[in-house]
Amino acid sequence: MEWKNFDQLESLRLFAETKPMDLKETLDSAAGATRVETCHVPMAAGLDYNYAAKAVDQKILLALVKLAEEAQLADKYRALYNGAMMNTGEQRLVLHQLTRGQLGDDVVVDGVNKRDFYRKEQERIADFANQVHRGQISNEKGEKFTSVVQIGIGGSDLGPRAMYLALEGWAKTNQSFQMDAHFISNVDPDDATAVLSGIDVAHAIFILVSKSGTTLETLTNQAFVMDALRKEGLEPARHMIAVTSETSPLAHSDDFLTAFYMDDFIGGRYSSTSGVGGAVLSLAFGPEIFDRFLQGAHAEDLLAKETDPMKNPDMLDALIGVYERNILGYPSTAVLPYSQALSRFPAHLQQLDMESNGKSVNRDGQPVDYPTGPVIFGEPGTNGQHSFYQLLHQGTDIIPLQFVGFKRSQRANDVTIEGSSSQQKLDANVAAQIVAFACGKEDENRNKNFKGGRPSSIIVGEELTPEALGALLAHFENKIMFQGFVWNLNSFDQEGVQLGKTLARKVLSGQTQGVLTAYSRLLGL
Ligand SMILES: O=P(O)(O)OC[C@H]1O[C@](O)(CO)[C@@H](O)[C@@H]1O
Repeated sequence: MEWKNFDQLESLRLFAETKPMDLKETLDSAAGATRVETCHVPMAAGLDYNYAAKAVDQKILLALVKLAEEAQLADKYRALYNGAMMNTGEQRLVLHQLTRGQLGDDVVVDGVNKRDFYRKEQERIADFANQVHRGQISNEKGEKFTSVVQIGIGGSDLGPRAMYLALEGWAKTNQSFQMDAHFISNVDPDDATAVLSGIDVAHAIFILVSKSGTTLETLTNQAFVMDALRKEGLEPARHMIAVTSETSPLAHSDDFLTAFYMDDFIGGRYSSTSGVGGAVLSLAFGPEIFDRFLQGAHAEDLLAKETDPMKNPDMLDALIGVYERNILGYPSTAVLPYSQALSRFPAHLQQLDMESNGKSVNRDGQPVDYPTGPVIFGEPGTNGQHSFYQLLHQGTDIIPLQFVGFKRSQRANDVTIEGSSSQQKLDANVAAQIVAFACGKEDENRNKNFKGGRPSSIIVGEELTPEALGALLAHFENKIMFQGFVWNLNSFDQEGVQLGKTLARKVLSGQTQGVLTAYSRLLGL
């Protein structure tokens, strides 16, 4: 396998020979409707990736296929899931796909079959969750736990929180809901206070989630919660479990009722399908629902093995993103789910993408001289339409858009007003926005003129089920991985978060000087 920097790829010259596609002209023509019917690739769990409104024609797609071949994307994915050392910065394997299924060879580390290890932890979590639901594991008074609170930050919060919110409505409608989940992440004392004051602490079970077991915010919030439990006359160890790595300081501690394990081969932002997401989702919805979520993710991972990018939705999405970032020079991407259940999905993708590919050195630590990961932001539609879409439609930057939409709502409750249901109004807005962005509208009044030519793709599904959510999550994880391969990055470390942490520790221990002292004073420290 060859690891070349992006700017060394010979197939890049193909783009110099192609002229950009005129998106507005193409979609406005008779070919527009045909593109919507033909420019799509099936994903897992009934989802479909449609790229009709992307500015890519046959010539550009052909060049992207050549780029994928030269960058050996399929080979690199195969190497990753077969246990190659892909996290070069930290010298670690990258095995999050193994938490949801076997994709290739057995991966054995220090005599441990990793797939067996992840599955065993999932079974332990399932067993624990079932005992909690049956009241066999209870509070000091023998009463059932009625809510679960996850304490964690970054990947130990964003993914699990986004997944919980994504399935809460579905579970309530489908008689799968077991207990409310809440999340404490920020070290701001107002976060923990607000959550604790909104729950019945005596009937709450807390999950402390930290892979490293050293994260300042999480350990502070653990102490905050333990203090609150003691003040209620409750024994913290009867109310708290941990999800951590076996080597962390939290492992094998008496502070917890029990602990579930992951390992260093699961990156925090890739950990939703490990115990990090598994404990809270199994407690909230039951282990069977978590298992269905894993099945959806695994099915998408299998699709990502396809070597032809035109049949591989994750790879194709990645390649079109690279084209927009590096050839067309677009600096950011908006993620726009038309689904209230996906309200925190853009926040999760922000970490997933920006912590993975926000790098300016390659996988060998050498500086790179080309743009890498874009800025990611987003909000659910239609709320975003009444917020930042003005800039998306008429601003000076072109920002590629990633829509997600479903034909059916989750909660089976809707009302028809003026001839259409709310779900129909929601979906009408997605269709309208895609066309408005791509085709625009001419107006003599320049203030009302829409240039169009603003590209988007859409992932469409019937309904946001556990399987569809798993497939959606895995799609983006795989897309980001493929982009990292094209840019020759290590997408699995995050050294960029360390400096701020070190300086904050200095401030707290009074070891500041110069401008750091000045800013500390400014904040009343
Ligand atoms: O699970 P941990 O070890 O507490 O880490 C939490 C988060 O902190 C980070 O390391 C960044 O600060 C993330 O990558 C990670 O998801």
